[in-house]
Amino acid sequence: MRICVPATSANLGPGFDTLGLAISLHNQVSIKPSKFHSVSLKGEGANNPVLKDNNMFIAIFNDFYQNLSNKKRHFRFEFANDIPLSRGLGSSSAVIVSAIASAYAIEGIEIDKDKLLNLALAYESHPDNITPAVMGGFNVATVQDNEVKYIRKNMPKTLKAVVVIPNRPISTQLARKALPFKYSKEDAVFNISHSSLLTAAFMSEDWDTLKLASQDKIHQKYRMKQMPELFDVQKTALKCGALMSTLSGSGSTLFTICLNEDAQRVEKELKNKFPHFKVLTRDFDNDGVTVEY
Ligand SMILES: Nc1ncnc2c1ncn2[C@@H]1O[C@H](COP(=O)(O)OP(=O)(O)O)[C@@H](O)[C@H]1O
Ligand SMILES: N[C@@H](CCOP(=O)(O)O)C(=O)O
Repeated sequence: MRICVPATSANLGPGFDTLGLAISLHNQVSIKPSKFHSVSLKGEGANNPVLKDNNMFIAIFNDFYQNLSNKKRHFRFEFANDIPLSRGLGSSSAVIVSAIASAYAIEGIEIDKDKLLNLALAYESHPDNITPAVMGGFNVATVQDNEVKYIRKNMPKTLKAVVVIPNRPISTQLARKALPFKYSKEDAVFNISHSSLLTAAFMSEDWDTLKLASQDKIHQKYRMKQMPELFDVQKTALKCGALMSTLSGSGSTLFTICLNEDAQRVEKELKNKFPHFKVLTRDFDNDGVTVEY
């Protein structure tokens, strides 16, 4: 059985804890019954011993498996990870969502995606990564009475994501603590209006509005100050014709949307100017988490 889950970029500028979309960059795990518990890791995190011995995926999987099954079984877990850890591409959401989906799938119990999303919410309280990780596409999400309420839309094939991934990780938990405790009414109104306009632009495919609408006053500048080169990455991407360029989640990745015909040029320019960062161009993912038996 194989589970595949996409990376996600949350906030999209002003939509703090609300907006997010899925990118075709995936973690895969294949799980087989086995005589002993064993783990193999390829790709991102492969050199991190903590991921082998104290793996968040296995802890969540076991929580659910023990509740769902009355058998005691051991498994072999084979992870192939393309989502970098703590870079703002939703690696923790990917782990949470795929671990829950795996526990249900290995027991042959069908789980609908809305239920999966609400179970994932217990592990990550902001819904902007878990929603696109489960559903794929562009998502607007909020939480009410412990349930995620969301509206989604497929991302078109005419757009690409160009991501610039620094080699320095940023923990989401710490990056959240670094934000101001209070905001002015002006900043709050600025973000409400821009986030609303950005949502309308995605829903109506008005790509020319993305650049203006993706401005933010709530989190980006506070976080990007920790790595000031990111301002330069953002400026370069926009100057080369990107439709928008924002801090991905809590960073450190800078996420850019381009028309297909501009993506190669933007990627080349970013690679030339920031050779010490990893630059990738990807399609968007409209499937969310998938299970293959
Ligand atoms: N492939 C993985 N396997 C196990 N745990 C993971 C994996 N990817 C991420 N994690 C866990 O999630 C944490 C990173 O989450 P977070 O700081 O929210 O960053 P991100 O922006 O990537 O979601 C890691 O420190 C690790 O505990
Ligand atoms: N809204 C959250 C999003 C965190 O995304 P991640 O990919 O960095 O985990 C925040 O900005 O804290």
